[in-house]
Amino acid sequence: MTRHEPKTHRAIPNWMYPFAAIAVLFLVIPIWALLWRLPWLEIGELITAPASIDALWLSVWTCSVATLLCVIFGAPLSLWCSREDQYGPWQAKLARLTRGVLRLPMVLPPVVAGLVLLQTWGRYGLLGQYLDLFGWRIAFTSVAVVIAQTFISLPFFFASFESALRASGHKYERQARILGAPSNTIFWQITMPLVRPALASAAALAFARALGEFGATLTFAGSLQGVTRTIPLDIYLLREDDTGQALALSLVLIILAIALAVFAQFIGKSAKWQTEEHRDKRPANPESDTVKLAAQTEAVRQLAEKLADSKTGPQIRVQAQVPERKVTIDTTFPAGQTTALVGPNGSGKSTLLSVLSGTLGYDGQVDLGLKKVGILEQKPVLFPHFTNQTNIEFALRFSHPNLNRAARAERAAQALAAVGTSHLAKRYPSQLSGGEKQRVAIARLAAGAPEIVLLDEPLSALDEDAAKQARQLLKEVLAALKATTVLVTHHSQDVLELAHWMVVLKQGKVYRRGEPDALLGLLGDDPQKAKLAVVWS
Ligand SMILES: Nc1ncnc2c1ncn2[C@@H]1O[C@H](COP(=O)(O)OP(=O)(O)OP(=O)(O)O)[C@@H](O)[C@H]1O
Repeated sequence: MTRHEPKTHRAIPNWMYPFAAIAVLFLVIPIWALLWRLPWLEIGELITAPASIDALWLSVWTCSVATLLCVIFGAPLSLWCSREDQYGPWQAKLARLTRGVLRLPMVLPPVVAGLVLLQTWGRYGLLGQYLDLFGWRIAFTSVAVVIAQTFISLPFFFASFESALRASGHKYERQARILGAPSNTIFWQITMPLVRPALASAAALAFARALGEFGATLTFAGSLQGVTRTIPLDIYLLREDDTGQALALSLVLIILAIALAVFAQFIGKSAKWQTEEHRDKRPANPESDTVKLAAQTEAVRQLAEKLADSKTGPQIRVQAQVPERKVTIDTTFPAGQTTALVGPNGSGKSTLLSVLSGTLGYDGQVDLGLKKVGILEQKPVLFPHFTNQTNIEFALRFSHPNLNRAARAERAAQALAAVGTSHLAKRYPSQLSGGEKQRVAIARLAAGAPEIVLLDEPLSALDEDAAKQARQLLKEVLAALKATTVLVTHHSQDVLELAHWMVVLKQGKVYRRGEPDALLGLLGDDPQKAKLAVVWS
């Protein structure tokens, strides 16, 4: 049988292959040359020579300390800079400036870096002169080696970790904040597990850079065996007198670099929730798509009984302005009812929802009291490193702090059962279909029994059948919760089935408000099929 490769394999023009091959040879041939010239028979003896052992040990411990310092100081700084879009204009500018300045040492020649450090920490340096008063001398000691390595590798750590953090965004942290998690919990249980692979590869990069550090170390710390002579300095000194030993130490450096690369790869892939293999093992799941609506409705009713603590939501009064988005809203959302918030693209619906969820700054007044808020978005934000059951238990820790671990587990299981997803409890979100994810998110919303619910086009990403089922589920859950709900939607079907009240936005202002029946009457005889746009045109 003839095999046909996917088209992407031919996406690169043929003339590019020789260039790519030259790049590979250019990098690989020198390593081959080193291996070829190595005195393999004496290698053990050369590596275990006292001077080599001293240099090796010094490099390993100084680089480890330098990497640790990069992580301890560089990680908080990277996190702070990467969240620039959450700050006000001044703090955002400062974060951008810091990012620019911190990258400078990357282009500073290492010898210049050594001189700069000498001017700072040397006996007569800016800071060194004061340390000298206490008899502390840093230059030309092992501490100087660590400082030089940290100075050189910190910008590399920062550049790698900060850009990974910016690329990954902060939607999970935002979701955790909406669920009521305190910042320490968010940091340790959401941010850290999610950024662990990026942190490991940034740390590996910092270690590798520190390991190869030469110019700054020689200028600032000198080259004293066992004190400041690291492997690169030793190789440099040996290169003419004892080429064999220099080559043997170079091999050690190469092996260490390869070990670091493998370690970073391993850490990056070791998270169970991330592995492709884990994803592929997902068994077929016909059950979830055929949940009987009647049984589901009954289950949601039973859950509603459990949610006896859910009080009727409050009336929400909004008088808010977001001048930078030209949005000025003055309206009321009736207590315990669902209000459909509709309007053309860019009319301010998401902006208003962000104001209500407390994730966007505004001028004016929005009175939510200290009510519990639940949110459901078009693409449900489930924490990828928690199983579906744990996702719900995590939310319950903050919505119901009085429940113990066992009670949380029981309630989470009930919520999953109510939406027909008990069989998905132990899976990770990455193993679910879009409709299943939305069900689990609805279960989390229901379990938290919020008094205010914000729904941002929750059914738009689902196909017709899944949307129909999820709509029915939402209807039951909202009725059980008695929450004050704001539903952003573009579909008349959602308004017809879920809403008691309707607010129409246009160009950042309230254009119309009223009973859905009255406003949807504008859509003609068959409002289900008509486009909502008629309401604001
Ligand atoms: N991150 C942002 N920064 C600056 N302006 C924004 C941002 N997001 C939206 N805007 C602007 O704010 C106004 C309201 O946008 P918003 O996203 O609230 O509208 P929307 O009604 O939710 O639109 P859609 O139906 O397309 O989601 C628009 O003029 C938009 O260009």
